[in-house]
Amino acid sequence: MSIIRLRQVVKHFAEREVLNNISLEVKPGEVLGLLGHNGAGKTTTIKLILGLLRPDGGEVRVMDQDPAGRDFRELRRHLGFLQENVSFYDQLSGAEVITYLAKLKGVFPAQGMALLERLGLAEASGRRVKTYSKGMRQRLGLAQALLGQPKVLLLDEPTVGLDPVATHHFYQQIDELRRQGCAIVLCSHVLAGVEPYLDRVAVMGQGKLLAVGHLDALRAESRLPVTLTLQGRELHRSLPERFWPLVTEASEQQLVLQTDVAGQRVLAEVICSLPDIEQFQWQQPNLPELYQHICYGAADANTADYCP
Ligand SMILES: Nc1ncnc2c1ncn2[C@@H]1O[C@H](COP(=O)(O)OP(=O)(O)OP(=O)(O)O)[C@@H](O)[C@H]1O
Repeated sequence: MSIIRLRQVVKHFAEREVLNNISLEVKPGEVLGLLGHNGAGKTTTIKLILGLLRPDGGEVRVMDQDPAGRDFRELRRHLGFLQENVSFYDQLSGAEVITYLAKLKGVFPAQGMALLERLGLAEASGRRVKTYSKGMRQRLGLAQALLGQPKVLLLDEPTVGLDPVATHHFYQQIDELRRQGCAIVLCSHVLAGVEPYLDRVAVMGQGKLLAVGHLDALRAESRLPVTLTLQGRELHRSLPERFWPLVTEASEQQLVLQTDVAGQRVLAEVICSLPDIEQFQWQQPNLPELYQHICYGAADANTADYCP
């Protein structure tokens, strides 16, 4: 059963329609990557889920309730939110910040301290936040988002400015929350490396939902090329004739074949047909390529800079 449900949601700011007929669902223990260009409508969608905005049309339900309805305070105890460019009272220590925020959320301060410990901030908890690095601030931001063990976690650009190790550590935490059954919506422009942590993606463009689904399903729909690179001496000499239309490169040491995702099973047959393969590499379209394809179709790579 879905914990977040948006049905045919429409949102206007003044005369301008910024969300057009958005329908989305997220289940417990699922991470949905909400992707899209600047101004696509991701933050507006998150604000609707948080109940900070009301839809002009359609319906938003979180745990079967209206997040902007009369009982919003009770519901918000179950929501965690890490916004882009999180900022705190810089003169306070990490411990003071988390204690203050825990009290605001009606949570025992000890839970806040335990979160600082879990996120590796215990030692720095007595230091003023203004002395924290970007990564430490993000971890403090995640700690506040996790106060009260939320059932729904909304993350808006959570890894901007984090180094690769800090980003990896951050996603490990997200993985653990997913295993605990938390429903997570993650907005990010940083697509490289995020793929293993997403169960499904929703791609928005100009307020519309361009695609939603499991990555493998979106890959298959895209019909983007899959490349098989084989290494071995003179492999091309023993390649059965029926596979030759797939060959894009053949040399003494290397054979490269390409097909689309939907037809990639044939590449397994290629591997079985060749006895002397020393190494092989099977390359599927990655998330940035898939995103590019969904947003900009077959247009050339330069159009990726185009933000409607
Ligand atoms: N309070 C507001 N008043 C008027 N227009 C707004 C308001 N908030 C957002 N918008 C407009 O709504 C559209 C969607 O904005 P939103 O912040 O949801 O996009 P986004 O996908 O989160 O973008 P980004 O990746 O840049 O954060 C944009 O055109 C933005 O200018």
